[in-house]
Parts: sequence; structure tokens; C-alpha cells
Amino acid sequence: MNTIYAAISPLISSAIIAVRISGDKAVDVFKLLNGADTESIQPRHVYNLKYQGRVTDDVLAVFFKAPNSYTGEDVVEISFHGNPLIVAEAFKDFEEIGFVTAEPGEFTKRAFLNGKMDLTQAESVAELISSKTLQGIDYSYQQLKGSMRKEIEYIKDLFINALTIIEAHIDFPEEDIEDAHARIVFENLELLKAELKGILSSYDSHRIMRDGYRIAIAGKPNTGKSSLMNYLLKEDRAIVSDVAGTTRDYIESSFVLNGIPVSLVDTAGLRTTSDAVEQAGIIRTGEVIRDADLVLVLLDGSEPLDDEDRAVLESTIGLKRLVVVNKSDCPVQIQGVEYDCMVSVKDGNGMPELLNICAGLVSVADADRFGKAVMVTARQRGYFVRILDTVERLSGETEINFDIFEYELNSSLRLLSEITGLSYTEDILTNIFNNFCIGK
Ligand SMILES: Nc1nc2c(c(=O)[nH]1)N(C=O)[C@@H](CNc1ccc(C(=O)N[C@@H](CCC(=O)O)C(=O)O)cc1)CN2
Ligand SMILES: Nc1nc2c(ncn2[C@@H]2O[C@H](COP(=O)(O)OP(=O)(O)OP(=O)(O)O)[C@@H](O)[C@H]2O)c(=O)[nH]1
Ligand SMILES: [Mg+2]
Repeated sequence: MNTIYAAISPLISSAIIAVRISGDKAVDVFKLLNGADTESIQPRHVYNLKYQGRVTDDVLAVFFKAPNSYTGEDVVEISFHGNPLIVAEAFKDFEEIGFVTAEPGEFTKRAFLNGKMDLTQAESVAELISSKTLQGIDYSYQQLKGSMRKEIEYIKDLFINALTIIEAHIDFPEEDIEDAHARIVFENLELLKAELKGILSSYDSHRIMRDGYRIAIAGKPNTGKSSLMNYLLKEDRAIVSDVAGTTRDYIESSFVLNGIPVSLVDTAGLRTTSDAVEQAGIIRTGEVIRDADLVLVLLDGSEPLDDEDRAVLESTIGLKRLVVVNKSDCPVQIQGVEYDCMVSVKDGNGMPELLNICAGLVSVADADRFGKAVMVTARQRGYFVRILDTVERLSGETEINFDIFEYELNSSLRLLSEITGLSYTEDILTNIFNNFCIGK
């Protein structure tokens, strides 16, 4: 395994830039540090870092001897004065020594490969960093400490309870299966069903916990979407103008509603257009709307409902949405539409009501969050769906076909091993670690 390095803090002008080196040759970096060696190195001591014979910087260096490090390999961390130019010079020397730049997630991948953590814990590191809410951070941290791993151990035990009976019978096929034994198999399947459903049902609320609640503002051009965005954020974030088609790309910003972080997305006005840039924005708007937890469909109350409004209403049917009529300060012209709320962003009328309705919806999502005390990643969810499918099929059988049960229960156990990484393929690892940032 080669020796890798990367900045573990942003490479921008800042107080300190920290760099991590991991691998068999990591200690070779001491050649650049005046007076440092594996025996005498002190974490609080200042070392002159030399490159190409010149002193460039005073640094701190910490040595973690394998296997007692984040990656399980020899690790050296160096803290530079926070100028990216200094660090770039040091990196030239690192290349000369033979270190190579780390891939995204490669340190954590090595931690996994060296048995420092399982895949659910590795995934939790990425979640911990990207989580937008404190609850999300809390759950990711629990996962880092092994909550999902324990959950999976419990599920595995239930499978093994059932499998033991099936296999005992396969070994002694001349004996009929006792009712009591068959019952144990089905009882375990019922417990599995409940457990797996619990995990899956909390997926959506956990996603909200991780990403925040997403509200998209949609509508035809000029209805006041960007104005509403600015009002809710209490700042002039989005450009407002009376030119239809002002917002081209979606704009996302966060605000806190009743203590819950909400990610608010202002989108391009929806209409048919021959402008390629506007069209591109409209396509992206469609995606944002589909991914949102709530869509505010904004209509301009000072004009009659038209085909563009109807198209927006049509395309958001089936989504969780509120229909909001804006510009109530003007004479109301709109007719023939059922709406949830009438507001004027301009003078603030109706805004407290709108905020109230939103807060209600957001806190319902919040209440769901505590269904199951584990957080599920999209990857894990895919496995749990397949496993639940198998369990439901088996528990629906009236008689036990031993060969089929044995095969299916073993397959599920294999899938569980892939969640934790007890068994894995290069594809699984690529899929997980490619989404990490460099240096993690
Ligand atoms: N500077 C720095 N801060 C960091 C990290 C890091 O790697 N470097 N971490 C991660 O990115 C997190 C901490 N995670 C860690 C996890 C395990 C070990 C570790 O195995 N340490 C050895 C130390 C042995 C010794 O005392 O010499 C151990 O406990 O065995 C270190 C950090 C957050 N902050
Ligand atoms: N009278 C009145 N005008 C409003 C109100 N809200 C917004 N406007 C005006 O409506 C026009 C369009 O507002 P924007 O917020 O840019 O509309 P938009 O929906 O973001 O428009 P696009 O980005 O083009 O899709 C601007 O001139 C706003 O000042 C309101 O409550 N009352
Ligand atoms: Mg706009």
C-alpha cells in the first residue's frame, strides 16, 4: 500500500492548514522536519520544515504509530501556518519523497480495510460531516460508535435462530419438524419484519434530519417567488424584478423555523420558453421540486389564473404542497382555484399564517424522527428493502420448504454482511468512498 497525503483542512488562507500523511513511509517526512525522528518526536514541539534546503515554516507535527491511528497505519499530521502557498511547496517535496495524493475518502477506506471500523461506521463519518441538523449529528455520532452495527447484529441473530432450526432439520430429514420448531422459525420472521419495517419507516425522517427539511418555491414567472424567499430569509438573497424569468438557476439557503433547519429553494419561473439557459433552469427546477419535502406553489392573485399556472398546479399534483396566492395587496383577479393561504409578500399580510402552516408540517416531520434510533443511509436502505422482501415472502408461506428457506435465509445473511462490510466488493467501496471529501 502506498503512502498517501492530503490537506485535512481547507486549503485557503487561514490560521492553520493541517495535512495528514498515512502509510508505511509516512515517517520519511521527518527528513524535512529539522530534528524530528520517530523516537523523540513531541506533539507540542515546533519543528522547522525544510523544502529544497530552505526553511519555509515552523510547524507542529504529531506522529501516530501503527496501528494506533485513524487509518491503522503510521500517520503523521503536520500543522502549517495557514498559507496555501507554503503547503503547496511542502507538497512538492512530498511528491519527491514518493507520497501520492489521497483519493476522496481514502484515509477512512484504509481505516475500514485495517479493521478500525466497519462500513456503517465509515459511512457515518461522511454523515457526521455533512449533517445539517444537530439531531443528524447526534445520530451520525451514535452510528460512528456502532449503533447500526449493533442493530445488524440483532437482526443477524434473528436470522440465525431461524436458520439453526432449518439446518438441523436438513441434517436429520427423517424426523418431521415439530410444530414448536416451525413456530420458532415464523416467530423470528415476524420479529424480523417488525424490526426491518421500523428501520425503513424512519428513513425519510432521518434524511430530513440529515439534510434539513427542504421547501421549494415554485410557480410561473413573476409571481413573487424570489420576493418570498427574501422575506423568509430576512435578507436580499435572490434578485427580484418585474421582468418575468429573472431567476434562472435555483438558489438554496437555510433558515430556522421553530427550531428546525429548513432549506429553502427559490426556483426559476416555470413556463415554455425558447431561451436555452432559461430552459436549462426550468429542467433543474423540476428536479428540485420532486426532491422537496414541501412545495409552495405560488400564484399571482392580481391576475386571472392562466395556462402557465394550471401547468404548475398539474405538475405538482401528488406532491406535498401548499397553494399560496400572492399579491393580496392588489385587487384580487384570480378565480377558480383552491388555495391554502393568501398572502402579500409586499406588505406582509398573511405571512404569519403561512409560516404557521409550514411550521406545523415541518414539526410533524420532526416528530417522526424518533421511530428508530439508527440512521439509515441510502445504500443501507437498498439492502434492507431486499431483506424485508425476502422475510415477507417466507413468512407468507404456509409450509416450510427447507431448501428454499435455507437458501433465502443465507442470502439475507450475506446481504447483512455487505452492509457492515464483513464481505465487500471493490464496487461497494468505490460507491461509498467516492462521495467523501478529500482528506477524510
Ligand atoms: N487532527 C485530527 N483531528 C481529528 C481527527 C484526526 O484524524 N486528526 N479525526 C479523524 O479524522 C477525528 C478523531 N478521530 C480519531 C480516531 C482515532 C484515532 C486513533 O486511533 N488514535 C490513536 C492514538 C494513539 C496514541 O495516543 O498515540 C488511538 O487512540 O489508538 C485518532 C483520531 C476528529 N479530529
Ligand atoms: N404588489 C405586489 N407585488 C409583489 C409582491 N411580491 C412580489 N411582487 C413583485 O412582483 C415582481 C416579481 O417578483 P419576483 O420575486 O422577482 O418574482 P419571481 O416569481 O421570483 O419571478 P421569476 O424569477 O421571474 O420567476 C417584482 O416586481 C416584485 O416586486 C406582492 O406581494 N405584491
Ligand atoms: Mg425569481
